[in-house]
Amino acid sequence: MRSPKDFFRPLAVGAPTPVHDVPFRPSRMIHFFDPGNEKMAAKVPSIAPTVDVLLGNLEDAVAADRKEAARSGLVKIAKATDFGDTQLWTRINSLDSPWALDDLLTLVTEIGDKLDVIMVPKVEGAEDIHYIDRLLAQLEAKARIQRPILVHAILETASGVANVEEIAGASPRMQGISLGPADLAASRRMKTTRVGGGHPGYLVREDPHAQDADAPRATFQQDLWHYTIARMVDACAAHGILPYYGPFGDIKDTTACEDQFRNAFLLGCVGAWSLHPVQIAIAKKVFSPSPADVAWARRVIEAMGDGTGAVMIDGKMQDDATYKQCQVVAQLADTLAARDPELRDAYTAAEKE
Ligand SMILES: CC(C)(COP(=O)(O)OP(=O)(O)OC[C@H]1O[C@@H](n2cnc3c(N)ncnc32)[C@H](O)[C@@H]1OP(=O)(O)O)[C@@H](O)C(=O)NCCC(=O)NCCSC(=O)C[C@](C)(O)C(=O)O
Ligand SMILES: [Mg+2]
Repeated sequence: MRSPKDFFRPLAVGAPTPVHDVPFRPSRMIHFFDPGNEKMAAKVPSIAPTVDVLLGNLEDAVAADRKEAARSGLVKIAKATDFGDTQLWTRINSLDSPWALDDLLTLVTEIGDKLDVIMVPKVEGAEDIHYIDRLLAQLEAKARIQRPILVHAILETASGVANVEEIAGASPRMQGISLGPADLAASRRMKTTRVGGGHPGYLVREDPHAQDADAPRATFQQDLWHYTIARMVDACAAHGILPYYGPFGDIKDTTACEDQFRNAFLLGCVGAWSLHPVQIAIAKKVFSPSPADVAWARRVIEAMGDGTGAVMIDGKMQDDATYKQCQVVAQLADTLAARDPELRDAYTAAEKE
């Protein structure tokens, strides 16, 4: 365990100084593409301005014989594209795979100055982050990178969930954590074969009716992911990093995708992954607070003055705690409005109503 005094020291001579605070840049959707897939890669320049984060995926969903094509494709795209304000991330292969080391060696030395975040799959505990942390410092020094590359862990093993707090706090590079519901389901031996979302068998049933024991009883589908998302959100918030819902695999079911994303948003997540272009607009809608909610939050903040005491607004009690809740919404709105002029205009119009 490093001494707290050493926590923010670079882990290699010549590596950039670690950040003290994770930059909160809009990341409502992390858009996945396969850099070795020519059709997808061709769409990158037009998709880039429409998303907050573009992620070149090298891990699962890229076939074993396409791994090198994906890696070199990402280098080519990163060098050739001006991403503007859009962040560029990558998901490397897992640390026990034959590709992870070359992924890091190639990407950091070739395009390290363009990469904001490296997503690491199947993180089991703090030791995985410590390994990446030191290696990245060595590679940053070698490539003379000026700002540290941040690290994002996927929560997709039972060990990872058991160790999520220590993962979140393992390094000042930790930017955030995403839920990986497919690998996590397999690791836990859950009996769902879906990528995220609910399951009709996971439910509660209302009690038998007093007058007619044979009458049909309503059932209510429950959220398989509630516990894990809530636990991940707490670990992230406690360590000042950002939680994300991951992928929703039923691309055609845009309604259920929106519901899953919204559950995560309401519980504290800042974004989700888009696997297909149709999911970009869903994430944008869900992870941007509504103009009505923002107008309400600003009203409460204004009425609360210095943020102490208690007042009534429209029959609802407001105090120091609701002031803080409203600040969460208003500050998120400010950050998103600075990037998204349409949203800024919608927030301004709602405040005037
Ligand atoms: C689902 C698939 C196969 C459907 O692909 P498709 O070609 O059948 O779909 P389509 O509707 O016919 O596509 C329409 C057009 O959009 C393009 N397109 C389609 N997708 C994208 C995209 N993402 N970015 C940019 N362009 C895209 C596609 O190439 C096509 O172009 P065209 O009109 O020129 O023919 C395809 O969308 C895809 O491969 N998406 C990415 C999948 C992926 O990255 N999976 C891994 C993340 S989830 C995961 O790993 C789990 C986790 C966390 O680890 C764990 O829970 O354990
Ligand atoms: Mg996975």
